[in-house]
Amino acid sequence: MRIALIAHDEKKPDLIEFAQNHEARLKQFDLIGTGTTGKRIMEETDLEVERKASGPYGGDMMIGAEVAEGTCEAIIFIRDVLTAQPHEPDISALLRICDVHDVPLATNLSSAEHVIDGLAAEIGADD
Ligand SMILES: O=C(CO)COP(=O)(O)O
Repeated sequence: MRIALIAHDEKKPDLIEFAQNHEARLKQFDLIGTGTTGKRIMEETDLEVERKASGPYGGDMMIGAEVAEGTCEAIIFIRDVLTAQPHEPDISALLRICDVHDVPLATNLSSAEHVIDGLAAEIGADD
């Protein structure tokens, strides 16, 4: 199963901590991510992440394209909703395409915990 990890700059430490806490389980998924998020996760964990472009340069849209094609089956996207993002239309498009295709999408850490629990149970991945 292929899942995407994305975080805005202010939230990257939270997503990295999440990835460290769930490293054993996340290893059992095919991981993709936006450019800087993917780079940081690979630097700070033993996880491999297929990096798309950075968010402001189209990374959200590249992941959205995978959702539309059916190759990305869940997204954990820890958003910073207190900071204006130059690529807000791309972010909205990504959230929308997840709803169009009924793809699980966690946009905060509490829901990310539930999504990873559900996905891990689905594929029988242990912590
Ligand atoms: O901006 C982002 C998502 O909208 C994240 O992009 P980066 O991971 O490249 O910082």
